[in-house]
Amino acid sequence: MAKEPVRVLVTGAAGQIGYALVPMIARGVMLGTDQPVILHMLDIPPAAEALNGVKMELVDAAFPLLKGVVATTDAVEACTGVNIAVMVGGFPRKEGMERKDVMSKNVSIYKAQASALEQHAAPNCKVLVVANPANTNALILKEFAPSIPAKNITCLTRLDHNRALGQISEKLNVQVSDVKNVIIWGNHSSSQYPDVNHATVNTAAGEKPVRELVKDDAWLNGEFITTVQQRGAAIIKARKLSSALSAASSACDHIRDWVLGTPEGTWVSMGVYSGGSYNVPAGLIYSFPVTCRNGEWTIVQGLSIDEFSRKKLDLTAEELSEEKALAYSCLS
Ligand SMILES: NC(=O)c1ccc[n+]([C@@H]2O[C@H](COP(=O)([O-])OP(=O)(O)OC[C@H]3O[C@@H](n4cnc5c(N)ncnc54)[C@H](O)[C@@H]3O)[C@@H](O)[C@H]2O)c1
Ligand SMILES: O=C(O)C[C@H](O)C(=O)O
Repeated sequence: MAKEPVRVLVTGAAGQIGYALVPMIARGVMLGTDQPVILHMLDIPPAAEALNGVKMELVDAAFPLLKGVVATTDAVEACTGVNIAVMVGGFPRKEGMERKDVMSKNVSIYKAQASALEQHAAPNCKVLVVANPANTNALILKEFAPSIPAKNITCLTRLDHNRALGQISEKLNVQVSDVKNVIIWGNHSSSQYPDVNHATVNTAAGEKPVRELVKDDAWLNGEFITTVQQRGAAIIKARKLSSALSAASSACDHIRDWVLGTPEGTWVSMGVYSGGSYNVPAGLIYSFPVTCRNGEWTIVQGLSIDEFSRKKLDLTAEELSEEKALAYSCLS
């Protein structure tokens, strides 16, 4: 029997990530090629005509899985009945700007949209915040939508995770699909800590630790980390626009693994509500290694954290605590 359609909200759908993301969702990249979808697309009135253009293109593409399109500038209409919400709408970082610069513009948007989601989304709606500052926008959304369970509100660090996999695969000249279990800790910002201490590569001789294969701790503890941390800025410098196709693809990876599960023996990075694991302060949205089963994520526990890593986990937590305070000061 054919499955019931799932309603997927994309905010900021007339923007550049939206333009890359909605066809992926309509093709089954996010929820599977047997899962019909109804797309809900929200943008602001100045973008209404462009949003309608995206809707026209979705019709023109004749996606077999796409069972309906709602394109609107009304947050209530957009949020009504949605099962999954991908929050991309907001003001993006421009060349030379730090994420803090975009804070005040975005937290007030997330406060308002929290209420629309809380009141009108389907029960158990899963929320992924992409718009920057992603962790703090997600935290604001959580605080102002108290009836949505905290475990349903996440932010995107899968792009950073995938960037780390990509850097290791290039360094070792191996397929990216053979590299796994890197970790992004903390904030989706240049303070994040890309950690390879538990990462492995599938080789002809079995699974080998990344550190053993790379044999260059100076690179792994230096240039590798800064390259991943600064990749967003490097893309902005090259394209004069922030990353879009990789962000859209990673958003699909995030939701797919959350809903359909992570492969056995593999974890991924997700920004989730901290309950204090790894001595990360509770009450932040912080990126951890997680596995997913039955639509629920669980933080991978018990990984060893050396002194070098500990400092980096703490540094990015401090930045998130500061962002949280700044976000509240912007709202007051
Ligand atoms: N977490 C990540 O890995 C990651 C990666 C790339 C980009 N980003 C962030 O994603 C966001 C979107 O990036 P983009 O390149 O698509 O930007 P964009 O400017 O092309 O698109 C943003 C869209 O949001 C719309 N918008 C603005 N305010 C809105 C509101 N209140 N409600 C609904 N829509 C609204 C705009 O009209 C625009 O169409 C930015 O904040 C960017 O920094 C995050
Ligand atoms: O770095 C940015 O501001 C854009 C985005 O968050 C990215 O990581 O590509």
